[in-house]
Amino acid sequence: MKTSIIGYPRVGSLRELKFQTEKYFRQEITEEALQKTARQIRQSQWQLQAVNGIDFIPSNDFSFYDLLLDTAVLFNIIPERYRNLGLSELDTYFALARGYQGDKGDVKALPMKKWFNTNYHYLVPEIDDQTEVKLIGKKPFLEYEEAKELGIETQPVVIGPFTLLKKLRYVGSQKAEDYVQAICVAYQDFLKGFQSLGTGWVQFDEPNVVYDLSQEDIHLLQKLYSEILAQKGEVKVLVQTYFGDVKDCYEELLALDFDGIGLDFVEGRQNFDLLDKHSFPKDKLLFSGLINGKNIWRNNYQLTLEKLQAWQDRGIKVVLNTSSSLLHVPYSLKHEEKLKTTYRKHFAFAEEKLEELRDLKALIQSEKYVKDARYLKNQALFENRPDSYNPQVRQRTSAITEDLFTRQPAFGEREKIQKEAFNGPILPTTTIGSFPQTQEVKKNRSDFKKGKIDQATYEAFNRQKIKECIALQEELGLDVLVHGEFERNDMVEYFGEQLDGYVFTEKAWVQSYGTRCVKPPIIWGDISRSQTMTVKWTTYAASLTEQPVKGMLTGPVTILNWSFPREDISLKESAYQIALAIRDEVLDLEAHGIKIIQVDEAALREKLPLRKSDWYSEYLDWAIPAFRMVHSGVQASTQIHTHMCYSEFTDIIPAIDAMDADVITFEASRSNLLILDALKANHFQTEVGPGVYDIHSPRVPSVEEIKTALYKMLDKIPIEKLWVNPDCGLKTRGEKETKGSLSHLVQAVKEVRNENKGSI
Ligand SMILES: CN1c2c(nc(N)[nH]c2=O)NC[C@@H]1CNc1ccc(C(=O)N[C@@H](CCC(=O)N[C@@H](CCC(=O)N[C@@H](CCC(=O)O)C(=O)O)C(=O)O)C(=O)O)cc1
Ligand SMILES: N[C@@H](CCS)C(=O)O
Ligand SMILES: [Zn+2]
Repeated sequence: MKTSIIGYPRVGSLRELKFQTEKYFRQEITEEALQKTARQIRQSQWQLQAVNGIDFIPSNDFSFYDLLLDTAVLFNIIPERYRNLGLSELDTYFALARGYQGDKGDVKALPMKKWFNTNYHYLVPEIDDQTEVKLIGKKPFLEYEEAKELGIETQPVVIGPFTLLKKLRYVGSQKAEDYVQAICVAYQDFLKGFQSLGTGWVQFDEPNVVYDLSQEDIHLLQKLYSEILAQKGEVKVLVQTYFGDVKDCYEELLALDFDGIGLDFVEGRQNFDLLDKHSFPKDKLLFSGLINGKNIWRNNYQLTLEKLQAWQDRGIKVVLNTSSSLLHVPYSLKHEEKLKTTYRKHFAFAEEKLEELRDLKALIQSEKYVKDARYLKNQALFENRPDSYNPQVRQRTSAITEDLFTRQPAFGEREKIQKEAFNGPILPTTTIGSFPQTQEVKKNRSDFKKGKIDQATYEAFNRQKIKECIALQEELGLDVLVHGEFERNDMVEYFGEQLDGYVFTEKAWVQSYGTRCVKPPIIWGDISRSQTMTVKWTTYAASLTEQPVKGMLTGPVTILNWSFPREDISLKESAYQIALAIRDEVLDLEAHGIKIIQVDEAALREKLPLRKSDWYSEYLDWAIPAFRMVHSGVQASTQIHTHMCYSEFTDIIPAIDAMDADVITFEASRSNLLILDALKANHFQTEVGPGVYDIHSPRVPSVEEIKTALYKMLDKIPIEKLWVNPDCGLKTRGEKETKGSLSHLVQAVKEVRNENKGSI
């Protein structure tokens, strides 16, 4: 039996690529130096995979920003406005990803969206009538040859034509079907390029086939691949699916001339049934995704070996694979010096997953594997999980009753009470919570964690930052202020570190987008709160000003979705445990005089099942109640805000309204405010603050741009329901651009207020 992985992380095991790329952005290093780091990362990873005996090692899974963007650039899908900047190839690429503002012009970044049900974000390539789709790039070929020079045969990976066509944004008059012919030729040329290099296998990633597919979708899939595969020559082609099952197109995939079919058996449980009910062709390889690519628990060897054995007994040629790219897990446990052995032995990050693949490959070849030490050690893990059960927490969740999900009085009545209590201006301005996490803010935290400074020094620094932040917001003229979140490393990790039941790591970074990474904490056991988590900082900020200060919490669904969840209890049970802990914090903030509390649910949409039929039964039916439970205990006059970013929630608007928050702020600027129509159509009752500018780009928006956005909003949203704010928190921004952008925001609002005096 052979082994394979779909893709490997690429930021570097200690985020070397992140640091070098950010230096390159700041013009501190040359492109050559950046390329050198990239090469070192790729090469050491190929070698690591080779040492672990991986038979199908991917190449072209490396990216400076995002694989979908890479694929678009490979096929010449680059809008004119970026080409016209006249930048180098790499800088044009970064302009697409981050926007560009400088001597050569001023362009916004492409929109960024969540990649399926993960916390990874992709860039949405834009195609117009002028785009001539054709193979122009060399990256996949160069990286293949780079590995070959090390003596390693790799399997080049590219996003497949179906997923590419589905993910593009069509801004001209032409639609997906108009590009099919050109796309087929471009992918044929891609395969021909590898034919001439003598490549064995090429991998086409087609995660879009795990969605509900229409007949037209299936025809498109068939049309694309019957044409492309007709030209594959000697190259073998694997179609790799992930994040779900392929029940809508299983037979069609088998009927196409693929040499390998990659299925996810972790999130696509129905793939087991498909395989049981249908025969699998003897001339194809089944790339069986049994090793979880998205969670960090050790694989259960017994279950995996049983499956593999059963398929092999049926004569299926099986390759053991990961369920998705390993992009979604951290690099290696070897950097975790503080993690206790009791816990650590239960985890497998990317490197340890390579070792699992190696073990399983050896075990399946041995008739007596049940006596093998590797097998026995693995089985022992599933017999005992210490410190994971807390009877008080279980007792509290089992006592949850319906009334805990309902806030009184109803929204309309609360809205009146709150408007009176707040007595603020129309179009109130606010921010999403975090202010720039400058080097000094991070250094303060890092010095404290390393024991270089004591708690008093650490806290004094944060108090000083809060003071400056409040003064800045007052000077700018914002209406609802925040404390700035200087004490937080991350909006989820921070709470994970304070809640009992969590285990956290030191270097277990996972890429979220571009150079930005997160360190998801691990839900090891039952979750509870033993002390207040935010009251000290929020009340300090409130003591410095007469203006309202918004308390800032992360909601239970987001805490769950941005952690590595446990797998021995349901997600619902974990969400309810976290919800009760956050509920206590909300009530404590209220008891300390905080009248506006924001409970961020940035990741609400993340674990929404990819198939619509499962949306409510498997997810929303507990995710929305979990949020409602957090705020149902507050008084009518306490205003509950929530915030969501990068969520395409046009299709779940009724569920968002059912969260029963008083105000929701959300990302909107990169997606052209498309969501406004949906809010109007659904008679959205919650007050809204669609972001008026993109905070993920260093660009400073002009007053005019913000006014244009505001007027677009006022077309669709009653003025008394509209809040004004950036898209998301400002933690990734510099201080100068933050000040510039917010002062333009306030200026724009002043002008719009003046221009609308009559209508208020
Ligand atoms: C809002 N988003 C978030 C998502 N997911 C989260 N879990 N959190 C989010 O906020 N998903 C969607 C969006 C967009 N995604 C992101 C993801 C990541 C960032 C971001 O800014 N990440 C930072 C790292 C943040 C952090 O945890 N910092 C720590 C550690 C800082 C550090 O690197 N320290 C150095 C030493 C520094 C020194 O001594 O000077 C070290 O450890 O080596 C902290 O601040 O303590 C990033 O840089 O990638 C934004 C949006
Ligand atoms: N309050 C958080 C939300 C980010 S989604 C912040 O401002 O960073
Ligand atoms: Zn956000």
